[in-house]
Amino acid sequence: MAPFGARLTTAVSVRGPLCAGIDPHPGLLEAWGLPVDASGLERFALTCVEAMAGEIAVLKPQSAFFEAFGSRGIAVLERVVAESRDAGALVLLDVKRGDIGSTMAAYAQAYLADGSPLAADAVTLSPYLGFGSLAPALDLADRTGRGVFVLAMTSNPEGAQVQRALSDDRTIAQAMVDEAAARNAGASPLGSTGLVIGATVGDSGLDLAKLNGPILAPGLGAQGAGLAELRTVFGGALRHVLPASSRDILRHGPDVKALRAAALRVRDTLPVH
Ligand SMILES: O=c1ccn([C@@H]2O[C@H](COP(=O)(O)O)[C@@H](O)[C@H]2O)c(=O)[nH]1
Repeated sequence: MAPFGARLTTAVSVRGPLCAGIDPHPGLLEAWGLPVDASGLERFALTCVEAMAGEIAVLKPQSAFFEAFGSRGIAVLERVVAESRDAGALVLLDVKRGDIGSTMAAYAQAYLADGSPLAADAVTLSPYLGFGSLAPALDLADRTGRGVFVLAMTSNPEGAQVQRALSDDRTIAQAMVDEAAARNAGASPLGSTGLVIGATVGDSGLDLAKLNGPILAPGLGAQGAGLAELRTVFGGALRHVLPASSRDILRHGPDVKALRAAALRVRDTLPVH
């Protein structure tokens, strides 16, 4: 498989930069008239796939909402990953994993190894056991043509306590940017080590000039960010940003056409890369 950074670049050039989340909140299942159980989860998630996987560049299932239903939820997640990819979308599985290196190797096998039932195109990772602890996942992603998005400055206000703290005259978040930039150096058209920087963070103080990798920007819609916030946060780096939105799109279901139209409306307001 070609490297994730190259596959993402192509997907965005064809389908636009939107990353649409599949977050089966219990309240959304109810709003769609579905039971809050594994059968409702399955109907919800596969409706999202039917509506969006043929049009949107990146779909981001939020693993927590599937895990909440145990093994049946995980089985639904496996179908979401496989059927989204079959329909041409890239799948970014939002799992935010992070652990000591030896355990990280097992998470890497689960999400980034060829042939694993939950293998996605990319996953989110948490570096707060140290960026270096993620090496087994970053290395396996490189070997299998997959990608990672490492949390740098998250969209929730509590993140600032850790991520804006100073260490050696730079913020912890900037340290994550610099680590990712080192992994991406020399990659063309784009490296496969991405970052998560919320669209809600305001003046981040981050220097993204050398990142050469994709940026997932959650916070569009339900968390209050719009185009103006994307411009403020990312400036010249906007061309590498995947703005992400979940609830603000999903509330337009369960009608497939209405859901698709909502996703396309959001996508078509975003700056073209
Ligand atoms: O910094 C972060 C990292 C991840 N997320 C995830 O994105 C979606 C946001 O959903 P909305 O409904 O659009 O608010 C959700 O899965 C989060 O876990 C984030 O919000 N911020």
